[in-house]
Formats: sequence, structure tokens, C-alpha cells
Amino acid sequence: MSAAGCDVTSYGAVDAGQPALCVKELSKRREGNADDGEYLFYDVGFELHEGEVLVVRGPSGVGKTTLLRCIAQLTPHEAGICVLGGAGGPQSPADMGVPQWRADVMYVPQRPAQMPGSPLDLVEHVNSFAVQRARHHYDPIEIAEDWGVSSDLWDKKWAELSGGEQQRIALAIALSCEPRVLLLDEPTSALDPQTTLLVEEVLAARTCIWITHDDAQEARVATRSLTLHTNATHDIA
Ligand SMILES: Nc1ncnc2c1ncn2[C@@H]1O[C@H](COP(=O)(O)OP(=O)(O)OP(=O)(O)O)[C@@H](O)[C@H]1O
Repeated sequence: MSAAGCDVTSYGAVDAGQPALCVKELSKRREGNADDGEYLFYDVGFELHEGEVLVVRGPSGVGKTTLLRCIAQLTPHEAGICVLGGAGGPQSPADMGVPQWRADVMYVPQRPAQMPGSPLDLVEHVNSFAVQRARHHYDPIEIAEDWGVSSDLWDKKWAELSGGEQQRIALAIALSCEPRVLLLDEPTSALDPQTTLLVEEVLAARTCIWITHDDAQEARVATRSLTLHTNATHDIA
């Protein structure tokens, strides 16, 4: 089933307003495999409540990024549904439309793609989307300044910024859009330990799914953990 084909009525366990995000029976085959091909992950399911941080662990190549991209509706999956809770009742990507879903459940890549232009160009581009025009935005420059990023960097080309500057700026832009759930792909991998703690302080108050390879970071931020294994099984604790 494609993400757009998720049937919210089949997910009877979701109560209006709670939990923030439900993922049920999400399955994805390895790229290029036919329908009977090997699974990357199978039957992944969890509920994420407001303010929870679900840390995703697992060896390189096991499918962590792909899982987040499936939840964000950036990569199609074979089966399963994702549903957001809220005052208006549970809503699937099909109910709210994929652009709105991606604004509410925002994937932040480990490194921003090498885009032409500057971070300010990206802010302008994001703000031009119809779904973003209707939302309240915080100032991403202020958010990043708290993490030691000078405002002078925002009109430089992405390619002229260090990995850590790119990472903090991309995170600040995502946070400024106030998504309901953040999908974070190793968000501090390019940062020094002190800056990592500053970023964790801000992010850990959010509803997040957070990929990390760092045991100490998991201990600091996780309220729950999902471990993917190479045989497509998983544990959730
Ligand atoms: N759209 C896709 N569909 C199916 N498989 C994919 C897709 N994109 C990537 N893959 C494959 O899925 C596997 C897992 O990749 P992924 O990037 O999700 O792993 P990861 O656990 O995040 O790895 P790392 O820790 O190294 O970042 C890789 O073999 C990759 O080639």
C-alpha cells in the first residue's frame, strides 16, 4: 500500500488528541527488489506521545534513514499507516494532504543537500509554500544564534559553510516552522560536545524521532528506543 493509500478508519486505537503520532505495521522492502523481495524493515509500530523522544538505533545501512523518510512521506512504503493525533481527530497523510503532513512531520536530513543559494534563500523558499504561509514561524536566525551560529552566515552559500554550521542552520529552519513532530537524522553528528548539549536542550523538549549512534546521547535524550536489526526485525523499549 502506498502512503497515500493509508486508511485512517482501520486504525481504531487512535483517540482524538492522543497520542501525537501513531505508526502501525510499517514495512519497506529493499530498493530494487520485487514484491517478494527482502524486507528492510517489517511491521514497525509505535505510538509517540507529545514531548516524547524515540531514539532509533541500529547498524549502518539497516534502514534508519529510510524509516524516517517513509514516516515523512518522502519515500513510499509497501505497507503500514502513519496517523497524527490532534483536536480534530486522527489524520493520515491522505486525510490532510502530503504537503501538510510534511509540514507537520518534518524530516531534517543529517546534512542539508548541497543546494544552490544561501540559507536565507531556503527560508524564503520554505515560506513561499502554501502550507507554510498559514503557519506561525519563529526566527531561525535567533534559534541558530543560541547555538553559536553568527547571523552573518545566513547569506553565504551553503557550500561555503562548515558541516556543523549547515547542520545547525538546517535544524533552526526546521524548528522555526514549528512542526508537530521532528524526524531528526543524526542531528548533532557534526557538532562539538558542548554545542551538542545546547542543541539537545532545545530539541529534547519536542516530539521527536531521533537517529543516533551515540549511547551517551541516547541516555540523555531518549524517552523510548527503537532498534532495527539487519534481519528486518526490531525491538522497541
Ligand atoms: N527508497 C529506498 N527504498 C528502499 N531501500 C532504500 C531506499 N533508499 C535507500 N535504500 C537502501 O536501504 C538501505 C538502508 O539505508 P539507510 O540510509 O536507511 O540506512 P541507515 O540505517 O540510515 O544507515 P546509516 O546509519 O549508515 O546512515 C541501504 O542499503 C540503502 O541502499
